[in-house]
Amino acid sequence: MIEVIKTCWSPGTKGTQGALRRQIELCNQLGLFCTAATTPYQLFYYFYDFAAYRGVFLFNLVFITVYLSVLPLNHLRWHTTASTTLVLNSCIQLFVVTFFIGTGAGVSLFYFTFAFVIIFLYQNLRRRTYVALLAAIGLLYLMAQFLFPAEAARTPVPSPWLEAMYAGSVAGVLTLSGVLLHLFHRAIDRAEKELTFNNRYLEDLSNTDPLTGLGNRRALGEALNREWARLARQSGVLTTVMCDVDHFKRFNDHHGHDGGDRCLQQIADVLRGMLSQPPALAVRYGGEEFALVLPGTDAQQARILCERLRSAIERLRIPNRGMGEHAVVTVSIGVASTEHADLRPHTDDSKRLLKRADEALYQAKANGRNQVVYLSYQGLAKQA
Ligand SMILES: Nc1nc2c(ncn2[C@@H]2O[C@H](COP(=O)(O)OP(=O)(O)OP(=O)(O)O)[C@@H](O)[C@H]2O)c(=O)[nH]1
Repeated sequence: MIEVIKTCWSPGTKGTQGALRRQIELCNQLGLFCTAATTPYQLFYYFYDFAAYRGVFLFNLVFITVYLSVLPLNHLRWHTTASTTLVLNSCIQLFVVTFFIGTGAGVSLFYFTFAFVIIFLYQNLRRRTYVALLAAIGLLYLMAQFLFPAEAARTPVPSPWLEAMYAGSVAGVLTLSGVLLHLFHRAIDRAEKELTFNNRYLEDLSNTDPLTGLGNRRALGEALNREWARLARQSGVLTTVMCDVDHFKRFNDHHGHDGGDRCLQQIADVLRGMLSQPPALAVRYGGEEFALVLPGTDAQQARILCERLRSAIERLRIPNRGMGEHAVVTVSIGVASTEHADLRPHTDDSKRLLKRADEALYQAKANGRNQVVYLSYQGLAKQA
């Protein structure tokens, strides 16, 4: 049943999405709503005294036809024409109906509110144009009130029908006000969602290395500070790792910068594959250097993990012809860990832990590359 009702306001929505779809649906719904709202008045004019109300009845027939014409107009994808037709039709109807039956039945207030709601159909108007349109509709309403007071009506409506019509108009105004409120809410909701989405997108962008898709130095800083603060609060262990591609300059010289970029991407894929679970984090530290943050990973586990990492990269067998016919790309890795119990408040910080991993990396390079060297936060170097 609901599906059948929905098809009534579906003309023109096929193939459209999002804001445009909602805009077309609303336009169709308003056309149908105004037709339905005018119908009881038409029944009254017809059955009560057709001879007296023939003028307003016939005009209303034209207005109803025009309201319904928004369905084919939207179907033809003339969406702006459909919206404009609705606004103009309701404004003219406001004037004509008030001319015939006066302001007592409250119809001018109804069409005034209606025109207000329709303005929402124009999504891309400038603020000044919105204000001008609203002011024009307001002025029209005041003019109708002034020109056609109840006592000057051409074909006045007798009591108690006048009161019934007034109640109908008020019900219509309340319904339209509900629609207006709903539209406001939806617009605010949409703006909020867009803002949240854009903020998240910008934050992701500012934390991501564009070449490899890994985190960047900013993401590393944030993760390190967070994990360090956690370690200072509660028992646990934290490991940082620095990983540097060996003889990458020779690789670049021989395979070109683009080849170098592809090599870095392949290495990043290995890191990503091995550290898929947060809070472990792999970032591109800069150039051909990567860094890892491994919360909850102790020295022993870190050494095993880094050895697997080193050997996985070697097993990629990316040729480094700059270093000889059969040479392949390798990495040197420096590891440093610390525990909650070893921290000295006020003197230690996360940067020192990273520096310690860098010292371990330096030793791995000095010892001949393609190896893992571990340094405890305060202790001596050990080879894995
Ligand atoms: N393709 C590419 N190369 C880069 C990028 N960033 C830095 N490099 C290159 O990485 C190379 C780093 O060279 P070095 O710092 O001398 O180190 P290395 O040749 O790897 O020698 P060791 O680290 O001592 O083994 C330089 O040639 C840089 O141009 C990048 O984003 N893409």
